[in-house]
Formats: sequence, C-alpha cells, structure tokens
Amino acid sequence: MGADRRRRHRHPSVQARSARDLQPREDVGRGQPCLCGVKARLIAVGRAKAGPEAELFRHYNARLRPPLELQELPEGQGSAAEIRRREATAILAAMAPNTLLVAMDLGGKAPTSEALSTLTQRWMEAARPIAFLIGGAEGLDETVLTRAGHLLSLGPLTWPHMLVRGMLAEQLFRAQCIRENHPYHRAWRPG
Ligand SMILES: C[S@@+](CC[C@H](N)C(=O)[O-])C[C@H]1O[C@@H](n2cnc3c(N)ncnc32)[C@H](O)[C@@H]1O
Repeated sequence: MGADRRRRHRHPSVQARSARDLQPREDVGRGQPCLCGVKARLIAVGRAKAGPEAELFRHYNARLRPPLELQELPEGQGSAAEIRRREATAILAAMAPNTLLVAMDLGGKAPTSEALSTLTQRWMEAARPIAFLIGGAEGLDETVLTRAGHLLSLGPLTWPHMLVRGMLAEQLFRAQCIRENHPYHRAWRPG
C-alpha cells in the first residue's frame, strides 16, 4: 500500500483507532436490533447447527453495531415449488408492511463493497425497518423477490445458505468500516 493510500485511510477521526476497535462491543446496540439507528433483522430459512458456518456468522455479526437480529424460519416441505411457496408465506408474515426488504439472490445486483457501503447509507436514511433475507435450499419464491426493495447478489456463484449468513455479515461489517473510514477495508486494486 502506497503512502498516499495509507494517508487516505488515516482520516483524523480514526487516527486513534486500533485493532481493538474491531472486537465485539458489549456496550452498544443492547436491546436495539438496528443498523445504525434503523432496525435491521436477518430473516433466514433453516436452523443453523453448531459448526463453522454458524461461527462465521457469529464472528462478524458481533462486530456490527448493533448486530443483526437473526430470525430463523423452518424449511418448507413438499415439492420444490411448494417449499418455496410455504417459505414465502412465512417470510411475508414475518415482516411489518413498511419493512425495506433486501433479499439475497443470485439474480440481483452484485455491487462492489464501496457501492454496498453507499447503499447501506441510503437504506439507513430511508428510516424504515430493514430486513435482510436469505432463502433456503430451493431459493426464494417469485412473490418474495417481487416484494423486495432490493435484490443483493454476492456474485453469480451459488453459495450454501448457511454460508451466506456469514458472508453477508462480513460485507455489512466491511460497509460499516468503509462508512467510518476504518482501515479494515483496503480499497487498493492493481491499476
Ligand atoms: C442454495 S441457495 C438457493 C439456490 C437456488 N437454486 C437459487 O437460484 O436461488 C440458498 C439461498 O442462499 C442465498 N444465496 C446463495 N448464493 C447467493 C449469491 N451468490 N448471492 C446472493 N445470495 C445467494 C440466496 O438467498 C438463496 O436463496
């Protein structure tokens, strides 16, 4: 990293920061399920078992101020279409009507981390409850995709839904660091 770029990361407001700031903070976000003042939940199909995927989510979610409130929904039964339809009914019932729904979907827009940071700023300014959504093994029903205010992709590859929880939490943490000019995010790319 060149000196110019290093200087850019050392914004006066973050000069005193250290790696310790990346540790989970016990004193923030208590009882406030929100993303910087706006309610943020993660609605996810399936129940996580203890293991590396659950640990990955826990690791990054604990670094969000405040953390996402996780709401797990049971997996649907039946054919693939029935599963999606049943899960959609539960998903739509879990949200207040004014919720800004950000659905994780391969077919959505795949922003850069910087663009995602800008998007999160915009979502916060909308001052509506925010819910991120991760589908189950059969994906999300059309009715849910239509209801979503934003379809967010992590790229065209299909990832296991339990892994997507941790990947989303990491990207939201990265977005938080970009908004705060924290050096966790290194923007450098080869020219
Ligand atoms: C195993 S995937 C479902 C695959 C399904 N065939 C589809 O195309 O949606 C389970 C869930 O993980 C999330 N997911 C998986 N890969 C993703 C990606 N690249 N970007 C965004 N979300 C993804 C989505 O919420 C998806 O509904």
